[in-house]
Amino acid sequence: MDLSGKKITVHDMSLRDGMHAKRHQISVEEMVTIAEGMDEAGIPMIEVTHGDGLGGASVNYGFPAASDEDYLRAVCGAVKRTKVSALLLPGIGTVDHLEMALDCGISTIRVATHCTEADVSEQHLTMASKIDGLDTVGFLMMAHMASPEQLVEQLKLMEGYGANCVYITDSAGYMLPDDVTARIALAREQLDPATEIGFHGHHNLGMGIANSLAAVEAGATRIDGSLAGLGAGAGNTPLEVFLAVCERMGVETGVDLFRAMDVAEDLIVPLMEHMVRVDRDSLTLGFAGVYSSFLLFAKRSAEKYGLSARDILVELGRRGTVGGQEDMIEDLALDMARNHA
Ligand SMILES: C[C@H](O)CC(=O)C(=O)O
Ligand SMILES: [Mn+2]
Repeated sequence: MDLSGKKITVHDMSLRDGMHAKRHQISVEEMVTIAEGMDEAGIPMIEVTHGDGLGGASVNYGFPAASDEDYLRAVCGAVKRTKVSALLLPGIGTVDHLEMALDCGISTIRVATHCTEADVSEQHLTMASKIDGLDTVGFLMMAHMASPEQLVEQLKLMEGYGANCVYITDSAGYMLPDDVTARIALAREQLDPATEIGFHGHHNLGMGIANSLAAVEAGATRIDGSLAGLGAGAGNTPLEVFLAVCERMGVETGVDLFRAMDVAEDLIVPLMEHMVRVDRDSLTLGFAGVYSSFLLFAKRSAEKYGLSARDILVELGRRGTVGGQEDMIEDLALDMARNHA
C-alpha cells in the first residue's frame, strides 16, 4: 500500500467517545489538562461532549460529571490551535444545544444518525451549514449494517443538506479492511469531489489501524482515533499508534508523535477505570456487530442477573439492535435470567 505524500486530518475522540469508557465521569479539569496536551502535540481536532453527544445526560445514557456547556467552555477556552467539535444526535441533541455549543466556541458540529436514517439530520445540518465558517459534518453510525450503495444514498442526503464532510462510522468495530475500502471508495466516486470523507473506527476486532489505512487509501482525508484508544468497546483506533504508522508510511498528519505518545501514556492511561482493550466482551462486540457503547450496559446487567456479558452481547447482535436501544439491554437480561431460572 503506497500512501506516501497523502495529507490527512486526525480527530481525537478521547474526550467524547472516551466518555463511554469512563461512564461519562471525566472531570472538567481532566478534560482541560488533556486538551492542552493534545494542543501542544499539534492534534488538529478534538471532540468534547457527553459520550452520546450534546444533551446525552439522561437516565437512558447516563449522567456525566459536568454539563456539556461546562466541558465545552473550559476546553474551547484552553486550547490555542486545536479546533473543538461537538457531536449531536438529533432526538437527543436539539437546536438549542447546537447554539450553546457555538457560543462556547466549537468550530465543527458533527450530526450523527443511524446509517439508514440520514433524513433525520436535515434540520440540524441545514441550519449548521448556513452558519459562516462552521465545519458541518454528517456522521452515519453502524455503517456495517448498510451496503456500500445504501450508504452512498444516505451520504448524498447529508451532502444535500449542506454537510461539507461525511463520515462512515464503524460503531461496532465489525468491519474488515475490504468492507471499509468498498464503502469509502464508492462514496469517493459518487460524492461531490469537494465533500470530504471521514472514517471513525472501533478496535474491537483489532482492525482500527488497518481499517483506517484502508480508508485513507480509498480517499478518506479525516480519520478519527483516540490517544491510548480511550473510547467505547475496545476503544477507537489508537491514535498514537496510527500516527506512528502514518509517519512510517509518509502520510502527513502534522502531529508531534512523541508528544502525542506522552499524552496517551501520562494523562490518559492513568485515567482509565478499566484497561480499554480487546477482551472477550469487547471482542464479542466486533464479532457480533454490536454498538460499542453497549459494552458497559451489558456488563452491568450481566452482573446484576448472574449472566455472561458475552451471551447478552451475542443476543443483542442477533436481534440487530442499534444505538438508542440501551434500555433493551436490561429487558433482555431480565428475560434471559428468567429463562435460565
Ligand atoms: C453516539 C456514538 O457513541 C457515536 C459513535 O462514536 C459511534 O457510533 O461510534
Ligand atoms: Mn465511536
